[in-house]
Amino acid sequence: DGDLLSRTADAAVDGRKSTTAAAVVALDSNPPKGTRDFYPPDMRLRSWLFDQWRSVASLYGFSEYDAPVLESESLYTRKAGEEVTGQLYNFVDKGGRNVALRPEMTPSLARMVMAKKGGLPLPLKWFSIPQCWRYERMTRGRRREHYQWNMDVWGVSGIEAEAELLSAMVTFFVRVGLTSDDVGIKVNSRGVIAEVLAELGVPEDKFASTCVLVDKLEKVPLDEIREDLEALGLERSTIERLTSVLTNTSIESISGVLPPGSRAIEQLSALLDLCDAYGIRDWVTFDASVVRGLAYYTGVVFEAFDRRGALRAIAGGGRYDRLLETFGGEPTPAAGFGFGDAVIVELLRERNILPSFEGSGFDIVVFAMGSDLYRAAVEVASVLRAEGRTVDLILEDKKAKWVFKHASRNEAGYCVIVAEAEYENGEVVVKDLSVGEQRTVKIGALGDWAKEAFQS
Ligand SMILES: CC(=O)Nc1cnc2ccccc2c1
Repeated sequence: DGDLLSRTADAAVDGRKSTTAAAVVALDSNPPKGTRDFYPPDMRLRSWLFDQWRSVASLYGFSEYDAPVLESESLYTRKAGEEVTGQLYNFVDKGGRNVALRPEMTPSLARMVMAKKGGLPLPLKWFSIPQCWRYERMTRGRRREHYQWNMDVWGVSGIEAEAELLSAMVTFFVRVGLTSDDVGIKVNSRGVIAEVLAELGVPEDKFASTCVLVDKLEKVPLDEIREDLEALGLERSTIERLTSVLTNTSIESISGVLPPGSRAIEQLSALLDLCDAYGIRDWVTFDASVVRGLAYYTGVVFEAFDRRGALRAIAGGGRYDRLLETFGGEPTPAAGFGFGDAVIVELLRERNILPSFEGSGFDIVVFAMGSDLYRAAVEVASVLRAEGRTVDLILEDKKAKWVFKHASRNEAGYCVIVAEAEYENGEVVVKDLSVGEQRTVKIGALGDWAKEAFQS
């Protein structure tokens, strides 16, 4: 009798006599390792964040799309030693298929573009907020899932696409109360590495792996990477040349160490000039050490970071002109970024500029003083809901004290009380919880009252 948890409780209580009743193990009420539950306050924060992302995306003319969280593993079997493919949340399904929970959204987007075989009018500006997964040995107790705002422009080969993406990202930061003192965006181009490798005769097929290794330089010292770079077949002189180029943090200085007329530098200069036009130049800074960790970036790359904290990466992106070809599709230029839901929330919390989401914030609490007036309370709640007001109708016979506490804890605006004396006069009591005043309103005038009370 009773559900598992109560049976468990009973079994525990009757412990002494439980030699016969199998001691049922209680259900583990935690979510799976590395994942999160979103209780209403958490969900209000998440919805607020997603609403900010969505409104910026639509401000910039981006359209929302989605794809299954489950994809064929073959979308992610890149052999460039990336962290994101090294920690694939993959398995074999009951049909024997090699599948994976998506670690990122861009390959699904590429698959969707390819499925339309050129039938999609380009350029396209699409966005999505997918939950993405990774399977990490819980050595570090890090999360195995996060939500990541994706913004992508397909079919534009010029840096106009990257400039638009950077501007959208900055617009989000400004919207949530951050300034260019809080956050910066480092910009570079993998074209710089491509030109250096070409100049030194390194075959193109080493490019992606070299970039992924160079990205690791952010975290581990060169001599740890040096072996891997040499294992890739890069000469010591090449590695020295690369590191000398990558430590540049100004366009002027890097121009001095690159062959004259570098296309990568030309593009970066044009991009920085467009950032000026967008009014975001003070957010953006050139940094030749930024290469990002995804194998498929081919050109401009960028990374938003918090200037004061541990310089954590908040978001990142870049140009990836060859992705569709690697899937067997037509060459199609593309650029985009991914923006995770974790670091930004930590940053806003640290800066104390996260809105509060404790209350449900419904407009009105309606309750009947005494159950014989419940039917009347239902009618009152219905009138108010018909006016579009969010109403929490108290479903049980509760004391006024409890209702007022419930209403203020949920940051409700008003309490409408159906009480016997007033009801006999065809009236209800309306209590304004923000100022603590109360008055009576004719039931027939409740609609007008609601219009006037919430006209803001
Ligand atoms: C800070 C954080 O939660 N990062 C995170 C969490 N889950 C992921 C899952 C897939 C790919 C990247 C991920 C990154």
